[in-house]
Amino acid sequence: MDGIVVSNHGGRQVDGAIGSLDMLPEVVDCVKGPKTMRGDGLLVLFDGGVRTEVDIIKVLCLGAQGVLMGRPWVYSFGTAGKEGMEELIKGILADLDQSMGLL
Ligand SMILES: Cc1cc2nc3c(=O)[nH]c(=O)nc-3n(C[C@H](O)[C@H](O)[C@H](O)COP(=O)(O)O)c2cc1C
Repeated sequence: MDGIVVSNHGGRQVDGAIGSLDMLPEVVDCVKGPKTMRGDGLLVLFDGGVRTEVDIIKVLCLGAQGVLMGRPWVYSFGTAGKEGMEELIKGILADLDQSMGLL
């Protein structure tokens, strides 16, 4: 196994399920993370409710090496197609760059 995804599948199926973010630090502790993306350790990815660059930063600070997004790109694609998805990614990367600079 190369890695795991900490996910509650978007919280869409079981009301009251534990939030992915609430479990992340414990999972990272259990797998002895964090490791680097290129390292040989277990990669920890995260999803569930990631919407902004600040969400991404929080997830990385809590020990994941990367984030995944579900609904945002579906919404972007549904409203504006390929260009909408490109705008979403460009916007998040620009916001991430700015917020990392501010930090
Ligand atoms: C329309 C839709 C269908 C999904 N289907 C599945 C599925 O079949 N199996 C699964 O494990 N997760 C499924 N997911 C959950 C995603 O894999 C992912 O964990 C979730 O969307 C991430 O949260 P976010 O949408 O808040 O970014 C689905 C999500 C959406 C929006």
